[in-house]
Amino acid sequence: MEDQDLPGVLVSGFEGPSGICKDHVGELQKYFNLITMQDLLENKTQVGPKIQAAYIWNRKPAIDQELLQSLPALKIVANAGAGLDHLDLKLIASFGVKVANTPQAVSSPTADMGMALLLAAARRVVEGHQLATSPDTKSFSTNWLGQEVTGSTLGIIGMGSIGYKVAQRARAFEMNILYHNRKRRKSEEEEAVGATYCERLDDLLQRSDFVMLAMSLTPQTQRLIGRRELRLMKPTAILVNIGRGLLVDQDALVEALQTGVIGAAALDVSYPEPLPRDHPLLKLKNVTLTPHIGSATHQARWQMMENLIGSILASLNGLPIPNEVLLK
Ligand SMILES: O=C(O)[C@H](O)CO
Repeated sequence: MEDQDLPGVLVSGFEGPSGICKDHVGELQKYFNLITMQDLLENKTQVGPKIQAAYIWNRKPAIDQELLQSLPALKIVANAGAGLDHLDLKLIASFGVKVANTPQAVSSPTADMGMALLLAAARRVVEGHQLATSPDTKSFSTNWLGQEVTGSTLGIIGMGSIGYKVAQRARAFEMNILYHNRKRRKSEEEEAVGATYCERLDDLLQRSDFVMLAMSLTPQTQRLIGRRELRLMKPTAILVNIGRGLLVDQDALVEALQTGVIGAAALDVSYPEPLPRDHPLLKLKNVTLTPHIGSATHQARWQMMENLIGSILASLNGLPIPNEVLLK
């Protein structure tokens, strides 16, 4: 088939931070005629009607009313990742367009990242690296201490597939596991990872040595962890966020870290991303920051692409769509 005969799929672009994964372009072009936002902007009337799917990578392109109006043949928005907070699901549905995402591909690598951050913050790995590589060997010391992970208590907020995978990993570290979730898990699932349900978030916060945020961002969870919640945590507690920056009131977090209300934070997410270079979080020794890389493994990213191809092809062929997101 000629490229032009393949279904048109909108992508943000091929280059730069908002482009799709470069290594994936060849594979995607086996199935689709990839049309970039630039192509669309330059030739809306000709190109718009050819686009049958939008391929959302790194939350781009943004799907708004104007874009939806310019894509009369659009059938599906296929989103890489699990989080959907950047998509207006109601608006998209109002155009008769379906949505799919890739939750399975991201849950293990994101849980791995949660444990990596937890361990790094507990054992001060980043500071340790700086000490060990410093030209000044006088500062090389074994005299500074971290927190023991084994036997400590981990409170997981959000026990979806990522939270549950964190619990599976934490069990191998002999941690006591508490969790808080909208819905309690089945007792056999709790038993399999040794997790105890905390109906009250406050209980979990008061009892945990580590608090891991693994829930999605919704109007209900926005700034769930604020000044009050931070004050309930132990002064030695470490907050790990692998969900979304906006789950936490960031100003309150800075204050809590500066004044010893909590011990440390390890964050894969923030708002905005990236943080301005003069942001106070960047200056704190008790903060470990990574640039939203929960799903950034070769394997996960490739699986995300394959899943998206599968969902787009199913939708274009009128078949049940794998990982379709249904409006609640
Ligand atoms: O939503 C997710 O799964 C991640 O943040 C994107 O990789």
